[in-house]
Amino acid sequence: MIKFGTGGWRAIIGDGFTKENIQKLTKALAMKMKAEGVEKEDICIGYDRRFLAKEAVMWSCEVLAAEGIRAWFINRSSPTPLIMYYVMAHDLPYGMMVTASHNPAIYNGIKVFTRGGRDANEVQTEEIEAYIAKVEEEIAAGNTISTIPYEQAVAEGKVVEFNPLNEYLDNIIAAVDVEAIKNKGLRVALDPMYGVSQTSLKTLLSITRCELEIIHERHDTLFGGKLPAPNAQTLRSLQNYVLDRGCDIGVATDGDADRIGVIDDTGKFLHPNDILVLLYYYLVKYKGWSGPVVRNVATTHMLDRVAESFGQKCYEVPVGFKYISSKMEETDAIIGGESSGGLTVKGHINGKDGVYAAMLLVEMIAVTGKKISRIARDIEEEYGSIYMEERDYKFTPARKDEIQRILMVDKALPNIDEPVERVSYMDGCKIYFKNGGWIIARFSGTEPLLRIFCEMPEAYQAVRMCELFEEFLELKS
Ligand SMILES: O=P(O)(O)OC[C@H]1O[C@H](O)[C@H](O)[C@@H](O)[C@@H]1O
Repeated sequence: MIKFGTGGWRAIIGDGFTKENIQKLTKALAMKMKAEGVEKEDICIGYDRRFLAKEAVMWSCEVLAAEGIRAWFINRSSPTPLIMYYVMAHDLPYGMMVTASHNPAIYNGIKVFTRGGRDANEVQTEEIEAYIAKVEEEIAAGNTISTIPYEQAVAEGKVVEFNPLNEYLDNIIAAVDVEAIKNKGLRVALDPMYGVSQTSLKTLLSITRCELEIIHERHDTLFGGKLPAPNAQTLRSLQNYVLDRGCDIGVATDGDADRIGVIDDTGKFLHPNDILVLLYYYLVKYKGWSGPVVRNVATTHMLDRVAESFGQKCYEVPVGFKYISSKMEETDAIIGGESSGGLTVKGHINGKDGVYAAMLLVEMIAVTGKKISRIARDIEEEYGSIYMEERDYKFTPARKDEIQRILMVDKALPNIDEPVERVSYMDGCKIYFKNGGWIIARFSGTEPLLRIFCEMPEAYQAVRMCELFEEFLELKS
């Protein structure tokens, strides 16, 4: 069964991610485009460096060609934000990206983008799922999905191979203060995690005259045996590199380059929460921007504190960048992001972009003339600190139902000695404490995991609160 989650459809290669399912999903999208009368407006498709990603795009193109929908096929492995940018800039009704983002190497998947280069929202993905059900009925009735062989489709102009990378890069160059960066001779270490950011970031960092050191650059569909998700564990080599070479910053991007991970000048891993706080602070305090900020339910409330000090609001949305970008639009927010490592800034694309975020951080170092660790200390001195504990748990299907019932149906809570302000069920179960802390338990929409995140004034309080939930839900990490 093809089911869309927080960030598109993802499945294990050879299990759910098969030629048949890719064709079904494409046919369903083609039916949706026809029903909406946008089939003559074309579609843009890209892929990342995962196993079978390019082939998957070609299989999609064969279906689209047979449906009479022209596909603009970015025929080089590319960052997801490039496809989002192209869909937005050329006002296309849809875009598709073959990627499983930060998932393990055995996964692949498809993200669908709608007009404006936005992640397809739930209404859209439910519609695609409904069309998939229709396609399956037709197949069950003995019909097959029509295709035109790839080479023929290209020869007939039904598929156009192209590479709009320069256009995307020029857009970023126009948005960042290139001159300020050029004069600083910054030293940057880059870890694309075997994924797709190396060409874009290498170009941007060279144009801005940064000294560049790159690791994990080659194409490895197994991602060096690691998860292509930038976190404290996966960025150990980058950390050593930054320290050894005395870099100003170490930047890592996930498999499809929409998420960012950062190592500061002291070799410290910066949590995506810290990156968001730093950039919001920078945009307002140093660039003179003004406006609210948007975060998801599992992202630091330090943003609320900083926003309040600027006389602004911080808006909360469920997990999923589609919610972030639509709230940003609604509230005219200047930055929005998630603790999972995705962010975007007003005026850029309507989705997260690790490449752009990296350049903005490099700009921040150049414009402020301060090291990242120094700016982080300034923020801590002004706003204090809070601690976030994050835990993930595997579960059996039966346990999932049980946990879902306890939290979301019975709405039971453990015995908590911390005074509670309110409980929200916007996405999973989130308890807000009177001391400003909070805890959330929610099922991931991208991996078979239950996530528990807790933020408290002190680390021991967050750890204790997570343990309380573990006992209550009988979880084993
Ligand atoms: O916690 P999850 O549901 O797995 O989501 C974690 C992240 O996954 C993907 O990257 C989505 O694009 C993000 O919007 C989301 O924050």
